Amino acid sequence: MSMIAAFYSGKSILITGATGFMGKVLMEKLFRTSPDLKVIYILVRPKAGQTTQQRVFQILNSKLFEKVKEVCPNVHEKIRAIYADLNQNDFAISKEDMQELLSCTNIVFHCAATVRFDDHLRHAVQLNVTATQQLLLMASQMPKLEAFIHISTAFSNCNLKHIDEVIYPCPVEPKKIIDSMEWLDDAIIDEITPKLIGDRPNTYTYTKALGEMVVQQESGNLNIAIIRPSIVGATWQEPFPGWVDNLNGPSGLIIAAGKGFLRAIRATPMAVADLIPVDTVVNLTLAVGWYTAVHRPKSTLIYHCTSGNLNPCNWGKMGFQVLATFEKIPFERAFRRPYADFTTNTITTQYWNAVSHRAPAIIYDFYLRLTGRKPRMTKVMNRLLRTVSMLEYFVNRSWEWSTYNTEMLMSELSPEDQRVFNFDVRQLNWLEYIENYVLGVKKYLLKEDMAGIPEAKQHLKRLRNIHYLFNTALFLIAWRLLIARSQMARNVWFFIVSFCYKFLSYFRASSTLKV
Ligand SMILES: CCCCCCCCCCCCCCCCCCCCCCCC(=O)SCCNC(=O)CCNC(=O)[C@H](O)C(C)(C)COP(=O)(O)OP(=O)(O)OC[C@H]1O[C@@H](n2cnc3c(N)ncnc32)[C@H](O)[C@@H]1OP(=O)(O)O
Ligand SMILES: NC(=O)C1=CN([C@@H]2O[C@H](COP(=O)(O)OP(=O)(O)OC[C@H]3O[C@@H](n4cnc5c(N)ncnc54)[C@H](OP(=O)(O)O)[C@@H]3O)[C@@H](O)[C@H]2O)C=CC1
Repeated sequence: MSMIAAFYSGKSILITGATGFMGKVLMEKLFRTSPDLKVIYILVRPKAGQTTQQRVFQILNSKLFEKVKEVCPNVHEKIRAIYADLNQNDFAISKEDMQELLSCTNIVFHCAATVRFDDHLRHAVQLNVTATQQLLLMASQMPKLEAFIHISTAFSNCNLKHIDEVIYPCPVEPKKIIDSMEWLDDAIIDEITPKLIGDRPNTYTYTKALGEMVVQQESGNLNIAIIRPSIVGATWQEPFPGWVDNLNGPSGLIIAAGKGFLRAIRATPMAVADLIPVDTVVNLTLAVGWYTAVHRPKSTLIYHCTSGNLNPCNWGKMGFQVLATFEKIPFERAFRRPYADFTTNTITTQYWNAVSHRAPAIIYDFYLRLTGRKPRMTKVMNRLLRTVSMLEYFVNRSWEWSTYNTEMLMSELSPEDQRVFNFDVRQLNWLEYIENYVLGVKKYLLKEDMAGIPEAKQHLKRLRNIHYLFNTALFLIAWRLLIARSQMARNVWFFIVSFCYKFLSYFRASSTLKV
């Protein structure tokens, strides 16, 4: 019997960010392994024209939850969606709901965050710092609370090269930042943002670091742990391989490369690609919840959920395997044939961006105009290149994260728990994982059917022929122009033609003699 699964039975669990990528997988695993849990409270806001109830209904009826329904048929009754907006005071939770949350919650998993790199500092602070502070305040009023698990990121200290499982202070106190966001106007915040984030690349990593400081400062008597995952990718094993539902991390780039939009990137092939499957993060999170509640460590423990030091893979190998998978399982209606060039040189990057990205987009838009349609490819390409430029920071550096606490926890688990809540990334076979990841992107993000693979392959063949034709035509035009303008080019041309003519005459003469 799994001790961790048994621990969650009968418990009331509060999850923030349950509608997000990680939150959904966390809920799924909890219901599947501990169907006897009492209730999962989730803080949800209405979004994209859907009410909170409609959003929950959609999640529970998705492919991800198919197995859950078999083991926990009354899952609908065990999930309690509470209307909440983490940007509002008291999260805009009603008095009755707040009362219930405060009096019943046993465990809190705080996953909600803004993960956008370009978010305005005010918004990023509100969600990643102030909301964390408010949630801790709520937690301190929960008499039955056994553990509070905060999800941070391994990149909260990406300004350092070696990162230990400790909280590193930021120069300006989070409380001062929170206060200043209340009275500073947007223009001044824009001006001071670069100074505040310092050598971090964006507001996301900075505010996640501030969030950790808040957790440390406001922990009081709470039993708290912090988990720092690196780049979270598709599921490795559970509930099935390759599940993914958003474009964050490499997923968007896999689509862009598979559809032939992105053919070169400024990336260091030997840099460590510190990806971690989302189910591995969730298994560690649940194990940490159990350990924190049962063993009550004296201080706040931080757990790195990373792959680089235990089972490293680099971006070169990852890109190669992604491309190899496109050969077997191509995406439908590609713009160009998938191809990947990794370059570390800024000038080469600009060359590739002009020749391989912008020029084909302009040509395609010209074709759309000619055929009476609205041009759109240049706009798409510009947005993609902007996205890629924001991710470049992470694919041109390597970090070392120590994993003592994570390894300690692994050794504390029973063999059964090590199996059911496996977070031993040493067992991950990267080639298999990446292949399933690409397949998952095709199935769950692009919603493409496997039956379309032969047609997709045919389409790629047509693109290859168009590519050869286009290059030959381009070469002939260039050569014709050169001949028209340069005497030397003409001489070279006549030399080649007369050489070929002589060679053919000699060949014909010698074969006639033999007869
Ligand atoms: C030759 C090249 C490739 C060859 C091989 C194949 C690739 C395989 C692997 C090798 C390549 C390298 C992969 C690099 C991945 C590195 C990621 C590192 C991130 C680590 C950070 C830390 C981890 C965390 O803690 S947090 C989680 C990570 N957070 C994110 O990833 C958020 C990033 N996204 C954003 O911040 C925004 O979306 C932003 C700023 C990038 C764009 O914002 P914008 O306002 O322009 O609009 P959006 O509506 O958000 O999107 C616009 C447009 O872009 C598409 N898109 C969004 N995200 C991505 C993405 N990650 N990749 C690609 N495309 C993306 C989105 O769909 C929109 O498309 P439209 O068509 O315009 O609708
Ligand atoms: N994905 C990754 O690569 C990594 C993620 N992390 C961390 O993991 C955690 C989960 O990330 P992930 O699941 O990928 O992120 P998602 O963007 O998929 O999910 C974010 C969640 O936060 C919720 N949320 C955002 N704003 C509000 C708000 N104002 N009120 C209520 N809920 C809100 C979202 O709700 P809604 O659906 O309504 O928008 C969503 O449920 C985050 O803390 C992130 O920092 C750490 C390392 C890597």
